[in-house]
Amino acid sequence: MARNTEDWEDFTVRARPNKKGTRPRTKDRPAYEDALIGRIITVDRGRYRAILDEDSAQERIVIAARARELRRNPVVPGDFVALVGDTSGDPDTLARLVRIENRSTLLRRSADDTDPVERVVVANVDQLVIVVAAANPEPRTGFIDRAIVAAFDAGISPLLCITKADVRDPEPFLENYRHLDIDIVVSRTTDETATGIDARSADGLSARLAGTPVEALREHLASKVSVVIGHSGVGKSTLVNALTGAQRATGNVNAVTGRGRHTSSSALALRIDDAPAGSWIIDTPGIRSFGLALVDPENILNAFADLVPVANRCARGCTHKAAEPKCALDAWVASGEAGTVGIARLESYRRLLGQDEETETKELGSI
Ligand SMILES: Nc1nc2c(ncn2[C@@H]2O[C@H](COP(=O)(O)OP(=O)(O)OP(=O)(O)O)[C@@H](O)[C@H]2O)c(=O)[nH]1
Ligand SMILES: [Zn+2]
Repeated sequence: MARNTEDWEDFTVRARPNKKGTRPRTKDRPAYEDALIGRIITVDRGRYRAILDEDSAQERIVIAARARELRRNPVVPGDFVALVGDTSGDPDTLARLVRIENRSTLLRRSADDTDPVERVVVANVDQLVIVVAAANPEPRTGFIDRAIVAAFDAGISPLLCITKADVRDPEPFLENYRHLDIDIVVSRTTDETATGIDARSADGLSARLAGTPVEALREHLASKVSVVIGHSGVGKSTLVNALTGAQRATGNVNAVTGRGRHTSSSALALRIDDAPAGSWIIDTPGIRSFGLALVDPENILNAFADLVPVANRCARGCTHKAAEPKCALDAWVASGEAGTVGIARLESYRRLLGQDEETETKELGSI
């Protein structure tokens, strides 16, 4: 029997997201054929800012409210969403966000290692930029390792960025990561007379960053969507400003919030200056670490790529924890093959496995 239009309307209103996925089946949403697809750049108190017709003359920012049928599905920066209603972007207009498009990646975290509640951080990012300072604040392998695990689990490439190399030589610390297949950028300030990039940090203090590392970073970010995380004070906003400052200064749509400083706790996507279309960086205030309650233990090991070949020598079912009597990782250390770096890497790995909870708590407590 053919449905009449009224039935369709009714069916659409009652449509519930498919349990198997966040996206309703195609036949449940014929009413949204005219929807426009936009990229979410920030979320603030139930209002979603999306960029529409990106990189065209019609490019505009649209503010949207979520439709009820999205239920509690989180919408995050980086998401592509379907918008209906008033999508003009004119002042005081509000579009309706009716659908989240399929995501290529989803970066999630739990608040801590035992909390199974998932928090979605960002969607569709290609790269996770982990920012730590060489000193002030002290760099911590725990933070980096957790971030690498979270990235690995989400299918996102990690990139390590060490700042403040002018304060302390980061190479001894970087020993832990130099042998891995992970890109590393070392940033520093330069003196007043040298060529550098003036980048005012959020606290108003100005750091003149050496140009070469910033340019190297810009190249790593080209044509990708990256998300940047780091503790307070590491120089994250100084770097982000160096990469996106011109866009803000020229009043381009990247100055989306209309605020001098991005004070909300929500992540914010910014377009990178002097980079190809589609190069975005998502700044994440407030994300200081990643609980790993949602991560498969197998993926914790996989994120320690240097330990995988050794762990492959273990008997089937070995958990690789310190209590395992015959873990090949212990033999590797005992034989001297691991070296000091190997010992540190095994300790880092086992900390994340939850072996040494007291140390882990101390470490988390001090960040
Ligand atoms: N010596 C030195 N100082 C730097 C460098 N990068 C940033 N700073 C300074 O470090 C301080 C903190 O930088 P921010 O960019 O505000 O740090 P943040 O990580 O964004 O910190 P929050 O805003 O608290 O999240 C500022 O005074 C910067 O000028 C660097 O490479 N070397
Ligand atoms: Zn083992």
